[in-house]
Amino acid sequence: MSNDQDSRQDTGHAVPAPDPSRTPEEELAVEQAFADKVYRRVTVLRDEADANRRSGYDHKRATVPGAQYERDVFVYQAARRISDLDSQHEGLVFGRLDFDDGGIRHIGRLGVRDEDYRTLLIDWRAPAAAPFYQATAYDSQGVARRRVIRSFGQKVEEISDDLLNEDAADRLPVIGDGALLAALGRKRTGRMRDIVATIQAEQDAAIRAPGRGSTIISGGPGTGKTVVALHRAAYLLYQDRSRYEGAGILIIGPSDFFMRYIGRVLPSLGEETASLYSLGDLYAGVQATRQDTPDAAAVKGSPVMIPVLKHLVRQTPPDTPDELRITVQGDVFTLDAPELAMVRARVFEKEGRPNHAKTEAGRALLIALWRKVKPVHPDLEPAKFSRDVGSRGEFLTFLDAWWPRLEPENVLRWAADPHRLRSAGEGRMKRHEIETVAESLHGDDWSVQDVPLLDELRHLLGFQDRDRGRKGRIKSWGGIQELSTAQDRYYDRGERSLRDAFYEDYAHVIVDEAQDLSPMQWRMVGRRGRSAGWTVVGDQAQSSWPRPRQAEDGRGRAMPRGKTHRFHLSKNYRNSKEVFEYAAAWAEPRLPEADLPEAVRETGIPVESESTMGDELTIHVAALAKRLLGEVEGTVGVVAATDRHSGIAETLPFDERLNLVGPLESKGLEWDAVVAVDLDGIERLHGAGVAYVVLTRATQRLVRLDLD
Ligand SMILES: Nc1ncnc2c1ncn2[C@@H]1O[C@H](COP(=O)(O)OP(=O)(O)OP(=O)(O)O)[C@@H](O)[C@H]1O
Repeated sequence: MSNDQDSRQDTGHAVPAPDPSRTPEEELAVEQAFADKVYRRVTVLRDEADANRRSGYDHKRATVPGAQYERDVFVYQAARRISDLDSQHEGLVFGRLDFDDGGIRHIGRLGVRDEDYRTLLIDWRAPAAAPFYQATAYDSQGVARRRVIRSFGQKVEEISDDLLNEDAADRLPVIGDGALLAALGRKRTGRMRDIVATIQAEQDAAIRAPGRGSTIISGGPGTGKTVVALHRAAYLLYQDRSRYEGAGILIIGPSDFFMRYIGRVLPSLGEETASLYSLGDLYAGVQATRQDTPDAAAVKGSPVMIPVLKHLVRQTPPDTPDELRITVQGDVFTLDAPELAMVRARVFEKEGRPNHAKTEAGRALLIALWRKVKPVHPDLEPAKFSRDVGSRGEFLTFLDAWWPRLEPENVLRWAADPHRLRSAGEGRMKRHEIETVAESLHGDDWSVQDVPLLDELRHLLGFQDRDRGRKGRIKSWGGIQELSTAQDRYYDRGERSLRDAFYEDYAHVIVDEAQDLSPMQWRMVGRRGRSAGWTVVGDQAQSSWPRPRQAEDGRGRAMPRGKTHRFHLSKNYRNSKEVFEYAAAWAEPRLPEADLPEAVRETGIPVESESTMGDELTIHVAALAKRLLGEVEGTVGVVAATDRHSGIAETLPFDERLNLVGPLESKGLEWDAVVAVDLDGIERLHGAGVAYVVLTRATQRLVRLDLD
């Protein structure tokens, strides 16, 4: 038996022995017959799971103690099975390994056994499937031939073989060519696809890294960092389901647009339970998509905001009463504004979080009053005074108004007032920074950069445990934290994320486009994974954050200490060689430390460069977009600074394949053809890193449109 080959994993019993005299059509028929067998078996399993689920529901009516728990476990297992089988229907069987010793393994999107409990299909994440991704001609791991099987629905359409042991050539026919290049050349649809059938060895190593500790995956544009991170989530869920499904996996990406783009990958791998959030969504109740100006973003993301916010929460809330008047035995006693300010400061010496300090505030007011009352009424008992005054309606009404419950949203809006912000930022922020930040907080929506500030304020203000994002929805049973019941989870999939944005006990946190997180964003993300394992993927050269060292420090503080595993991806699978060589030549003088991968695919189509007068820009963009829609089968992206969008949008043709996006929004995305509008302007506004992102989004055609 070759290396870890294990007869229980062999699928040779379900296919005829290899025969070198078979034609390619006959080979296709062999794989089709095998796939049909797997689908038939899946149908039987599905019916069984369905019957189990129904009997599980009947069980619900039982009133025996413990029946509810049993029912849930039962329904949960049956529902999971159905869910897996439904989602895996497309191209269920995608790989086959023929070993030197004659063993055969079929690899698929999930594991399936036949009625005699013999293996029919091995889950791609199982150790037995690893050689499918890791074996090479130099280190064949006992594999003689690797076969990638491409299907459309249940129909096997194409086979692509790779002979790893030349000596097996007379035994094993080799047909088709390059599954990887075929996959890369396919049109883009606006939704990222999974790559289970063509994961490359260096990617596979990162996917299968241990879940605990930190995994850092670096690599230049298009090297598969995002897609690898998503497959890693699926791998972790498979490998330790109770841990990762129980406490959850959080996946963070830069924008809502991006989250929608990657949103189908995990479901297509049969995994629905990871929580996907964009950076603008991590504060429950706010869905920010607007980006601040680079100047405002740089201040709001910097750690200087921590002391500023701490100061802000201690300020006197606006519209609070500035005098307390109380009558005691016919005499009127008052606390005026400066005295009230002193009382407020004293309260904060005892309890820093205002929303936890109301009782303390009441006590401090009574003490301050008592100091005035005592000399006038020396016979009055302090306890009687406190009881009497402290229970009066007028006192309690004052306390409610003077020490209101504060919401992060209200406190952050205070900072729109430059006087308040100046007092909080004194000695920490420069004058122009105060003005820029105050100005950015006018308006009635929130920016992506406001979200970590709201999250920080939530912690500084203090919140009740019941607000901690659980809302009583997640409870624990059988060592697994679950949504209220299994069927809620599998049959009511209306929710986009399974866990509330405030949930903080994730077992694993995956951060994509990590080079862009500001220190304040790292704090927000860090709170959600204090004892989690982490996977961080990014490319420093593509960063839009101006102070990389500060961000690195923020990242170091966010992630718990522990073992770090590092992986580097070296091949660009997105851009054609022509597009990437152009982008790399542009980047080299501007971003000398850029990590430049090797693009694996040539198209023969050079990058085009055109120029236009300012007043003809929109017409020119529209004409280019129209032309490119005719030239590529898939998607076209127009990337332009957002202040040009309204003009451009008016003249662009309407087509579902066409997107108009800002440079920051384009992060992580790709189109078959891209028009980069006024690249120099993008570089001036956002920096070279973002302009480099724009140049590396096209899979086939890139047109630069500059201003004369
Ligand atoms: N092994 C593979 N097989 C097929 N396609 C792949 C493979 N690896 C990557 N790709 C494809 O290459 C493209 C780029 O991948 P991805 O977006 O994950 O790269 P990235 O490193 O995150 O890029 P960037 O940093 O530029 O945003 C995607 O279309 C992805 O599906």
